[in-house]
Amino acid sequence: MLLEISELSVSFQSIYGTIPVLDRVSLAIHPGEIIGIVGESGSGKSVTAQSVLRLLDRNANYTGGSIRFRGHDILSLKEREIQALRGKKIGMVFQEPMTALNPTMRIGQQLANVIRKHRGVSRTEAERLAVEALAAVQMKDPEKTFRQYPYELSGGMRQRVVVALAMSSPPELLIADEPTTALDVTVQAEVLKLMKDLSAQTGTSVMLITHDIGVVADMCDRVYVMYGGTVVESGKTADVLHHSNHPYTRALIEALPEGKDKNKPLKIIEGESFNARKRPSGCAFLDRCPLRSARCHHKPPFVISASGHRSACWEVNVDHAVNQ
Ligand SMILES: Nc1ncnc2c1ncn2[C@@H]1O[C@H](COP(=O)(O)OP(=O)(O)OP(=O)(O)O)[C@@H](O)[C@H]1O
Repeated sequence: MLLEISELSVSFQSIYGTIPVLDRVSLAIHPGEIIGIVGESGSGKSVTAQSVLRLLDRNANYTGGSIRFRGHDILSLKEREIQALRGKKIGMVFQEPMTALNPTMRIGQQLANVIRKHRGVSRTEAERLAVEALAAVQMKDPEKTFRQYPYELSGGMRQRVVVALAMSSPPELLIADEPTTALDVTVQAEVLKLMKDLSAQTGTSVMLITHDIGVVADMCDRVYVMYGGTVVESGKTADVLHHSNHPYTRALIEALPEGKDKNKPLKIIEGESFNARKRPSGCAFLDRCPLRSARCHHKPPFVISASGHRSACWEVNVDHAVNQ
């Protein structure tokens, strides 16, 4: 196992007191695998990803559970040790490419600096590898891009440069948090395909965070559906998308414009979006769920099928139940 998050709980200290935002999140990534984390805004996707690199704000507390990367207990590593993982073993791509780029430095120089740091090669060799990395992310004229500044590139091109930076060691795990949300649709598809191809070539695993279940269908081997700081359903992408159990997963799929049944009208998920300050004691989706019943006031256990398809809903009907 490359990454194993087990029963992770996180809360934030705020003016309203302590707000629990992750409630016993478990998730695993095997080497070479692409997993998706999908859910609407505020469901805890970014907090989960940032926890892996201990990048959460100072007002965050890890209140339970563990994160193991290649067997290392991330939550008890020293700052120096976690810094050694960041970038080199675990790369990151965020929604806004400019957060990762220095606006005043030429692209090639930024890339060469990172390559030197991670691979310990000479400056000339790093520069050669930087041009190679730009070619690998399909820059039409890698030598020209090498000499350009970030402002001279389009959003899609900048995000390709960030992918090149993140993949330069290459890392064992790439965390991509809404990497294409800021890009237009055709460019989105190109950047996602690029990440998928690079993952296949290098064996880098990918944790892809998205609110778009359509992206998951195209990209991911397995998927975790999050709602209200909990994982409500997970499994192989085909199982979760074609045989979804949890009413929230079903609602996400029905809200897709290219949903299975084109004759059905698009649905919106009714009710107010989740508010971490008013977390129900039972199922997080309780207030919005069309299937809710009295027992949903108690936290539903995970039910797990033979293929590893897990769902936390009292209403689902699979092989057997295990306690969460
Ligand atoms: N620094 C912080 N202080 C207090 N609360 C926070 C902080 N960071 C995140 N949260 C809260 O944690 C919850 C989960 O946020 P998170 O960013 O993980 O959601 P998300 O699923 O990634 O959504 P989005 O797509 O909007 O980023 C939200 O309720 C958010 O308000």
